[in-house]
Amino acid sequence: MNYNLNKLGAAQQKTSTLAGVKKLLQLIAHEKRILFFALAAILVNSTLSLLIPLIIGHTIDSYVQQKNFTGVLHNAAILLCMFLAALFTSYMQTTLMGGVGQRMLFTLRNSIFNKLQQLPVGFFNQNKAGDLISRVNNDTDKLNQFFSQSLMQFIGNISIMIGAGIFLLIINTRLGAATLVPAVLILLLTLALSPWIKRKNALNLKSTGNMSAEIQESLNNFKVIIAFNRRDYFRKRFDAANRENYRTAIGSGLANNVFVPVYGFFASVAQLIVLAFGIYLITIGEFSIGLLISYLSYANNFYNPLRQLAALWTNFQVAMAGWDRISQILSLEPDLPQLPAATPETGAPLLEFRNVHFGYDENREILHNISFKLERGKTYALVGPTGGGKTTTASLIARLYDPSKGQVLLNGTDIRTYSPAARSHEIGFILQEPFLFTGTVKDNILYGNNRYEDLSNKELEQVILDAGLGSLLAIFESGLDTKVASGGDSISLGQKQLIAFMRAVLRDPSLLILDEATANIDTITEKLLGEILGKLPETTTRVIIAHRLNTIENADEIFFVNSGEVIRAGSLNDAIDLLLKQKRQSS
Ligand SMILES: Nc1ncnc2c1ncn2[C@@H]1O[C@H](COP(=O)(O)OP(=O)(O)OP(=O)(O)O)[C@@H](O)[C@H]1O
Repeated sequence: MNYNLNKLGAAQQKTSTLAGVKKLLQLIAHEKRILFFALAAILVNSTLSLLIPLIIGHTIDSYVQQKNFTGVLHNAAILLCMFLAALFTSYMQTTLMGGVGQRMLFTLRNSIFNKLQQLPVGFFNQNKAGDLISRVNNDTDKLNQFFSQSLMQFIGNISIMIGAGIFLLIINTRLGAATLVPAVLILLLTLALSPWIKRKNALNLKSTGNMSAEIQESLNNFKVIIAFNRRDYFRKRFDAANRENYRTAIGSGLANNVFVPVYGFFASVAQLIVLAFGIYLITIGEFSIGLLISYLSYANNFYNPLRQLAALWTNFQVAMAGWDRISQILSLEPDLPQLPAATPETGAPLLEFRNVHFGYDENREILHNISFKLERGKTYALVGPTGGGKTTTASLIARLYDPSKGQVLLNGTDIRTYSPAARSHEIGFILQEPFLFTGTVKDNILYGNNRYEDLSNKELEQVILDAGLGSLLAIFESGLDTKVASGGDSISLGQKQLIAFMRAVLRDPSLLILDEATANIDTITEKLLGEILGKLPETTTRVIIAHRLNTIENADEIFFVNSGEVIRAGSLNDAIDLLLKQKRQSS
């Protein structure tokens, strides 16, 4: 399945946006009450802004021209109260919507992170972590900015505009119609340019994601970069990504600001129309000075929000470009579905591959029509040349991927009928490169293991001793409290493998897979691990992938994995013959 977010098909992107918008609305659906109050505050604010010019016009025509200063003071007091009320409603609306934006940001980040947790390994193979981080951090923030700052201003400005437009038409229809002509031109221009603005912003967000991916890759691999003196190479790559980001930022900045001067120009044209046409109407006795002053205020009330709408509209386009990228993740359906639970078959082998085919992408099949059975309590070894398909076979056993054709059965039933929790309880997988979390050895040993999580250090040490793992724990200076920093980088690779080994064994799985799990461990400790493996419960099945053939001496059965085929190799000597034959053929 294609999980590459940057290469999703157009149709998929379209449906994901639609589905995403619905989900976006769901995210703030429970805020109805607050949205209602914020909306009420903005509408009161807009109404006040609309009434103020009317009162000023009335003051000029009724009191100023008659030199009635008591009336002027009276209206000034009313205006002051209205200004205060406008201040209060504006404050209310900002505070309420700020909260809505932050809560939405919180929920959205959680939703994306939860979705990322559900996605299969294939997704992470196809997308760069840096780009995903940028989606979770940067793109969600664009939406937050829109919700907390722009949405209510958007609604407020539109309501002021509509009100001002109505006043303009009511006060004088001909003058009103003439004043509104530039607005129609602006509307048409906005509609024409919006897709271009959104596209420019999408390109900029994408290049920000790429830049973040570049930073993540070089930070993750800094040791290799320093060892191979490749700093210049990564500097150049970052420079290229940064340059692309700069280029797209200029493009989006230009697109985002294109409306501001254009709107300003049309607003000035509207003022000119009001002045020229209004003065003409005064000269023929159809208009008063007070009305013209009110009218100019209404024209301002109409065009000022329109000017602000230019900026808000681009905020909306930026937010929607970000939302497209977020909803691409939210709408992804993991391709590892769980089938309805089935009853395990008694007497069935622990695990079976039935005519399994698999490829990481559709164009290249890695495993071809593989069938084998793993019986309870036996030890199996997978040997074969580098890149032959051993890790891939083990990954399918642990259901990190599903076959493209065929079936994997656990206890006689399709492995897809097991919940992730039940499956990981049955199958323990020690990966080639174990990953540890920042914390202590204890945190890492108990990772994903609820059984012992409430035990004190002493009790856990006893459990470890009982499981025969005491000599492994003794290798760590401060025992369970040994610190693991920087995602495991503070300890050696061999020590990481030992922690991963203890972690897997303490989970007491029915099937334990060790993928090159002892490759970085000294021979004496490796022997110790062999003994521990030998003392596992009789029913535990072990699958060992190893290049060092001495580690698989005691295997009950050896499979030779090469060029997408898994064949029974017979004895260790037969496996060595097969390996030598394969080496001769490939050289
Ligand atoms: N994530 C992946 N995406 C695409 N192709 C992959 C991926 N992982 C492995 N492959 C390809 O699948 C093939 C089998 O790889 P696999 O890791 O299973 O081999 P292996 O026998 O375990 O090798 P090794 O002994 O080096 O660990 C290789 O050709 C490899 O290039």
